[in-house]
Amino acid sequence: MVSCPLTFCLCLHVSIVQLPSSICFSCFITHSLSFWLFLYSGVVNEYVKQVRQLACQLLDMVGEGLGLQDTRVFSRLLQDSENDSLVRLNHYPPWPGSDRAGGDADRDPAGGKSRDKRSGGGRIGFGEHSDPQILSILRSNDVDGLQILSAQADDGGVWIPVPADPVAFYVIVGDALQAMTNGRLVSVRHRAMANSCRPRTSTVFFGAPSPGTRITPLPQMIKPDAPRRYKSFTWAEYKKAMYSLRLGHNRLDLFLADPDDHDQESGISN
Ligand SMILES: O=C(O)CCC(=O)C(=O)O
Ligand SMILES: [Fe+2]
Repeated sequence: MVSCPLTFCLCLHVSIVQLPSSICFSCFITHSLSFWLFLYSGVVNEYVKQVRQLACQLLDMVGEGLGLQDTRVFSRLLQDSENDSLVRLNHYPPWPGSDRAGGDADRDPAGGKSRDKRSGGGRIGFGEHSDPQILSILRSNDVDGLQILSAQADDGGVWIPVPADPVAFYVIVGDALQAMTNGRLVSVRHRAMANSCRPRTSTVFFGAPSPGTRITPLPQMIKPDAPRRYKSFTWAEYKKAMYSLRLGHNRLDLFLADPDDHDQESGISN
């Protein structure tokens, strides 16, 4: 068995309450890291505040772009005092030889047919997945590693490397936004590869609604040529389904609407 090249992955709950009282250690964390967080809690709080604001502005632009009357319908969910947003710090130490073919990237993590023959192999740091939340804002150091899966073709898609830019924010649509827009916006499948000689670090803000928020396609997104694609579910129900599945599974498939189910209520509520 090969050990995972992701050395640490730390999740912080970042609802409106401030650090350090809101810290939720959902993953293994060393004492030095918790001390570091305590020391820098002011900086972390400020970062979270700013990045949440950025996410909200982007979501308002999405609302505008979709022609919604209530353009703040998505961003309000991130501003709810009970919102379930997270920040995750990922660290991938160098993994010599990870740019050689024949690494674990040549295997499909979900156990199906291999779709990675054109990725050049390599060592996976964070396996293929889509982010479950509404919107993710990712920032990394200058070490490459992020890859996105091109739109599903018959051959299962192609992995496209996204060059690292330490002064850029990467915006990733999450499953919840895909459901609310009835599939108009698609949550991209992505993964992170280990670099052969330099460590990669990434910090991701995941904007999520409160656990009780009902996620359902907006009525404006349902049209004769775009029938309802998803059932209505709460964020808590979605998380429960997520934890029961493997990382690489397409969880939204569990919530596909029945073709003749026209009378489910639409619209987000909490
Ligand atoms: O580290 C990266 O570039 C990707 C991390 C990621 O996808 C995640 O934390 O959900
Ligand atoms: Fe992700």
